[in-house]
Amino acid sequence: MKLLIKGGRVIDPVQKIDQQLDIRVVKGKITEIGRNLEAQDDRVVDASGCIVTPGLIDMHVHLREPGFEAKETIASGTRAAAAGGFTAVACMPNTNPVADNRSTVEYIKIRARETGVVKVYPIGSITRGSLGEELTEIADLAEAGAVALSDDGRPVANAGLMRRAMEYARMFNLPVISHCEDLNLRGAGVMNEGWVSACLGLHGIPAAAEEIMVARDLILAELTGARLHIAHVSTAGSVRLIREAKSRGVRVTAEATPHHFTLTDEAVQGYDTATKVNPPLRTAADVEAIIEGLQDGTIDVIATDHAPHTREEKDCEYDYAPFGMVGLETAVPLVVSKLILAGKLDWLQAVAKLSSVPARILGLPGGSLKTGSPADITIIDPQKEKRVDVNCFYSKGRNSPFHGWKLKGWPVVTIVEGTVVMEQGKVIAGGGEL
Ligand SMILES: NC(=O)N[C@@H](CC(=O)O)C(=O)O
Ligand SMILES: [Zn+2]
Ligand SMILES: [Zn+2]
Repeated sequence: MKLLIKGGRVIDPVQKIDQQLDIRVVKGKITEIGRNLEAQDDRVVDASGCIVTPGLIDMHVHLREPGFEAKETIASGTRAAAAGGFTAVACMPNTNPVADNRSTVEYIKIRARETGVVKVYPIGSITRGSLGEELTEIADLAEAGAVALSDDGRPVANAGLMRRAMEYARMFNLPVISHCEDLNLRGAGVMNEGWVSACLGLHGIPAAAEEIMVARDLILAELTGARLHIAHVSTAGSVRLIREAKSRGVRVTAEATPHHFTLTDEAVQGYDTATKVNPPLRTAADVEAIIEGLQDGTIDVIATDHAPHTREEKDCEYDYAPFGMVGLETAVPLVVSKLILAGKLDWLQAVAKLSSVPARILGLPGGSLKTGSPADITIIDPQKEKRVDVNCFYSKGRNSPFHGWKLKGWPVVTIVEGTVVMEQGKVIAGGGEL
């Protein structure tokens, strides 16, 4: 299969390319990139008016398989990823069983090969069952192909254990992805603690619940020399702490989600349980600080924290709903509309945070359009305008607070190893039960 992607504006942060170029793909690899390439017997993909980027990589998703297949499966979650313009995802280990051992990690990889339409990189847990008591067999997880370690969904409350985890992770050069949350400070909280929570009569989660753990983990990263990655940064204080640690050379990277740079706690006002997420939606000042962090490089990555739940689970009082919202199918238009078209980030910055930087952090092959690299490519139409409709999602999750929003800048083609898996919003990969 040969492809010729013609006439697009090619953005490759690794090669510092931002210009109109054509890309030739042969046998799953990029073989040529240049001006006015001649079509031979290739299938021509017209990318005029569009942005052509390295295949986008989402380093924080919950695919829910094994164990929570009613929320999502590897088949449905990777179709959502393809629809959203992602060619690879790293999946969190809070499945059932938890991905805390070699066989579960291998199972996820096999299921991904059998039923997935994009690349899936499993993340192994830090502690057995993510219970925060005993370290996993980190060497075994690394050998099985885990690309990082995380107890996401829960903090590692014991600082001594987190220190040991970082020491082992360092030996295998694996990043430790930290879900920063002090559960005692969270208490019964269900949303950001502040004026809005007081008005709504809901228990609040203070910014300090996150910041205390960010500070602790930065100190432990400094102590151990391990690579630390802070998941879903939501507060101005966290951004400030990470910026300061980076300035001193601590090996830390950080991510922010589209919902945390787009929404504030005022979105909770209708008690829509789709707005219930951990960490919670914060204030306008926090949103501003997140965007500043994205601009100055304090926040390296944009990741969705795609966290699907069933309708039954979310269809209840705000207090009882599980935390989490889906994100794979709205991330690109939110980045384009809220950051790029809003003049906050340029294309090179945004694309780096969605491809080359997560690839570098996790040690993945993708993230660039260099000749010889696997042909994982995303094409985005920056002018395409569409209303978000959760009923059209490929994800089983319908828990999006963006339902009904009109957004600009949608992915129109997703290519994995030279195969077109999504075109004009339709996932066209075969096989695999949903
Ligand atoms: N983000 C969430 O609100 N929920 C995540 C867990 C997590 O990312 O901490 C989930 O697994 O549902
Ligand atoms: Zn988390
Ligand atoms: Zn998560």
